[in-house]
Amino acid sequence: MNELQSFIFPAVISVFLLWVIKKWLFKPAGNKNIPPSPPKLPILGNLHQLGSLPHRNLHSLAQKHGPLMLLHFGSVPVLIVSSADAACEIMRNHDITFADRPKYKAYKKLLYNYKNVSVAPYGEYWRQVKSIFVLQLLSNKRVQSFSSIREEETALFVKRIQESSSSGPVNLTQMFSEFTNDGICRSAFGRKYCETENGKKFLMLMTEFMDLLGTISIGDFIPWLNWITRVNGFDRRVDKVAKGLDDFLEGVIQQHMEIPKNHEENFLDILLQFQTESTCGVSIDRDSIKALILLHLIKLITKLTTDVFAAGTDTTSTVLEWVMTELLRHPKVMEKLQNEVREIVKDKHDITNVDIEKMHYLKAVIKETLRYHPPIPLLVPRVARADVNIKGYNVLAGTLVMTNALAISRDPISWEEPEKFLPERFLNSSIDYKGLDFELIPFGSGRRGCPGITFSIATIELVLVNLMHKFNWELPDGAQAKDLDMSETLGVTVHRVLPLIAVATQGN
Ligand code: HEM
Repeated sequence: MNELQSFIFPAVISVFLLWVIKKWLFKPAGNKNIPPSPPKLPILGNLHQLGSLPHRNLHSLAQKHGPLMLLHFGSVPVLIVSSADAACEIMRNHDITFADRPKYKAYKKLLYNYKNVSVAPYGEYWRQVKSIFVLQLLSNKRVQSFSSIREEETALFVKRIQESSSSGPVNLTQMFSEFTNDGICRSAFGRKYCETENGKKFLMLMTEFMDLLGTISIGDFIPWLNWITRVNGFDRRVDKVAKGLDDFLEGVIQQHMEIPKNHEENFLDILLQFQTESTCGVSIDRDSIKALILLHLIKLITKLTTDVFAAGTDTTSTVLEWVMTELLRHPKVMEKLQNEVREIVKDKHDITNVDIEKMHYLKAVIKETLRYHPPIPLLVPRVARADVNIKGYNVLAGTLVMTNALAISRDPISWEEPEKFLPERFLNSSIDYKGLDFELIPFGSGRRGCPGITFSIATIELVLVNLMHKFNWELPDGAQAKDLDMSETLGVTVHRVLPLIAVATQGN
C-alpha cells in the first residue's frame, strides 16, 4: 500500500505540474493578449451571466470590462462588441474575417443544410443567394413594385382599427403583427396562406419550428453533452418539424407552379425563375428555394404568439410596437409628428412616397426608435474565419462574435443624453441606420448586413403616417406615460412583454 501511495502521489503531482506548464508556458501564440474577460464557471463558462435579458446584462458587463470582452458560452469563445469604434473594426475593417455565421446543429436540418441566406456559411453559395436578395427580391425597384400590396394592406389595417376602436381600446401589438404577417405572406406567395384550410396546421408547425430555432442546444456549446438532445427528444422533434415543413413548402411550390401567372410577381415567382433559368449566372435548387422562402414564413409566427411572444421574429411589427409605445409615452412628440403628417397630407386620400419624403420628423422618430429599441439588440452572430488582431487583442478563428447594438446606441461617448427618447437629435444630423454610421447599426453592417432595410422602412413609414393622420391616440383609462409597463421579452427579437393597448379616436 505504501509503495502504491509513494507511486501515485508523485504521479499526480507530475501530471498537475505538466498541466500547469502546458497551460501557462505553452499557450498558443494567438491566445496571448486576449480581450478582458469576466470570471467564468467550469463547464458553463459565462452562460449563467446572460440572465433573462442578455442584451441588458451584457451591456452592464461591458461597462465593467470594456467594449471588447471575451466570454465563454460553454467551451465556445464569444467576443462581445459594445462600442461604435469596436463594431467598425469588426464590420468594416475586418468585415471579411467576420463574415461567417455559427453552425448550430438544429439549423442544419431545419434550414436545409444552412441554405437560408442568413445562416449560410460565407462562400460562393452565400454570395449567390445574397445577390438574389439584394438585386432581385429586395431592391428599391422591387420594394416600389410591392407598394400596391402595402397600400391595400395598410388601408385594411386602418379599417380594422376603425372597427375595433368603436368597441373599446385597441390591441396594437396584435394588430401590427397581423398586418405585417399578411403583407409578408402576400409579397412572398401572392396570397395569405393563414386563411387557407392548411393554414392552421402550417402555423402549428411554424410555432414548433421557431421554438426549436430559439432553443439553445447545449451540445452546440458543450460538445460532450451532445447526446442530451438525442435522449430528451429534441433531435426527434427537429426531424419531425423539418419533414412537416418540407411537405408543406413542396405543396406551396407545386400549387404555385400550376396556377397561371397573371399576377404581380411575388418572391416565390422570382426564386422559381432562378431554378429554371440560371439568370445572371446564378442558379439555385429546390431546397434553396424552400430555405430562402422560410425566411418570410418565419415572420408569420407572431400571429400565434401575440399573447406569449415567446420567440416572435417579426422585426417590422416590433419596430411599430416600440414607435407607438414611445409616442404614447411622449405626447408632445406625438403631437409634433401628427402636425407634420397632417400638414403634408391634408385631406388627400392617397399618401404618396413624395409626401413621405417630406416628413423629416417622421424619419427622425423612426431613427430614434431604432436607436432606443434596436429590435435585434445583439444583431445576428458572426464567426471569425481566421485569427485576427482587433485593437491590440488577439481573436482566434472560430470565435463567435456578438455585437450589442443596444449598448452601442446607448453609449454616452456617441450620444448626448442617450437614455432619453429625443427624435430631435436626428433633425440636424446625417447619422443613418444603413450600416455606415457605427453608432446606429440596428440592421448590422458590411457584407452580412441586412438587405431588408428599404422593405421594412417603407412599411413602417406608411403605417405610421396612417396612424398619425387618421387617429388620435391615448393610453386607456386615463393612464399616464409612467404607468406604461416597459418590460422586454427574452428572444432574438425583443418585444414588449405586455401587449400595447391604446384608445384610438377619429383624428381627421
Ligand atoms: C426592422 C426590420 C429589420 C431589422 C431590424 C433587421 C435586422 C437584421 C440584422 C441585425 C441582420 C444581421 C446583420 C449583420 O450580421 O450585420 C439582418 C440580416 C438579414 N436580414 Fe434583416 N432586419 C429587418 C428586416 C428584414 C426584412 C424585412 C428582410 C427580408 C424580407 C430581412 C432579411 C435579412 C436577411 C436575408 C439577412 C441575412 C443577411 C446575411 O446574412 O447576409 N431583414 N437583419
